[in-house]
Amino acid sequence: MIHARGLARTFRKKKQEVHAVAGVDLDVEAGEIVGFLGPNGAGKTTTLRMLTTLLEPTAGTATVAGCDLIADPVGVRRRIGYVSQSGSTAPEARAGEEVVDHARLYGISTEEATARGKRLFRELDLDGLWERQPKAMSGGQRRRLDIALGLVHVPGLVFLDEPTTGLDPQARANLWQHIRGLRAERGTTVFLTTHYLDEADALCDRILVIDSGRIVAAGTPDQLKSDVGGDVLTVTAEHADAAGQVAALMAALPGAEAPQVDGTRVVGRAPNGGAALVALVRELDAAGIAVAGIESRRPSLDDVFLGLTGRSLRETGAPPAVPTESLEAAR
Ligand SMILES: Nc1ncnc2c1ncn2[C@@H]1O[C@H](COP(=O)(O)OP(=O)(O)OP(=O)(O)O)[C@@H](O)[C@H]1O
Repeated sequence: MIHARGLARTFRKKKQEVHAVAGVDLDVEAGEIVGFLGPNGAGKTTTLRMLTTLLEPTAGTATVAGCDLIADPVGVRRRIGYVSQSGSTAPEARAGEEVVDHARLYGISTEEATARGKRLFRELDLDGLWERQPKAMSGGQRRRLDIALGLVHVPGLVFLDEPTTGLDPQARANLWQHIRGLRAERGTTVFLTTHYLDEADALCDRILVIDSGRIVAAGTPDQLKSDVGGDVLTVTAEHADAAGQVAALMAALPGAEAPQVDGTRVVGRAPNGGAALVALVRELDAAGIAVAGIESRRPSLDDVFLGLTGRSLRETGAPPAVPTESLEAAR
């Protein structure tokens, strides 16, 4: 459904070249839900804008929904849906009218478009807002209207740029359900960017991680997690001056990697976390080190991200999921 080779885009900014996307190869098969993860400025939006014909690549080739990106951009546009980060609703139009007009651009009858639009409004929790102007909606409601616009013509391939940023947990869960439903009922292929690791984990069949304009990892969430190698061990010492000793004991476990110390907290990785934990408790006890907490857990996607990019996605400015009420209050 998407096949890109060496896709690149360089921007010139004050005589300096910014290699926003530096040669990306990617393949997305029909019916897949693929998540594009990366820190701020990694090149996610630039890649999406190239694949949706909004931005010309400086190099590389791609076919999208069966059409050549460079030779047949109109063909690509007819076959895809795109929900941008900034949204595309006209503030003065009536929400329902806009959704119907959008579907009619794709040759869908008014009757059919109204039925699809009303179903989307129900599913995206926009009931009662058909006649409302977007300028009189909350940020979360506008976001869901953007998504209805991107989906109403039932494209075979849909690109969603951070679709759930700013949505409350209930609206996010509804949208995930809707995306899964699209795939189950119509075989829709979905390519989405997200800052939320739980979203990528729960929704995506496959994840591509991009950093500094290059794809640094690709696989199912489970594959990526098992590539991290080992379970994550965390020990919180009662006193910070014992943390070095805890780290030394952790490092001595079979197959362990060098742990990191942060105040009283020591975090490391070792294969077979359960057995490693038991051995570590014995060692700590024998050394007389007082411990406030100890745990072993399976690696998360954040651990994957940290291992690949040296940064935690949580530290790279991922926006928190904001309840709709607070967005409304902030307006
Ligand atoms: N029009 C532009 N002119 C100059 N530089 C740009 C332009 N658009 C993007 N860039 C730069 O290209 C890089 C990639 O930006 P991009 O928006 O693709 O990242 P992103 O991964 O989508 O980030 P975010 O998660 O913040 O949306 C950044 O360094 C950005 O500053």
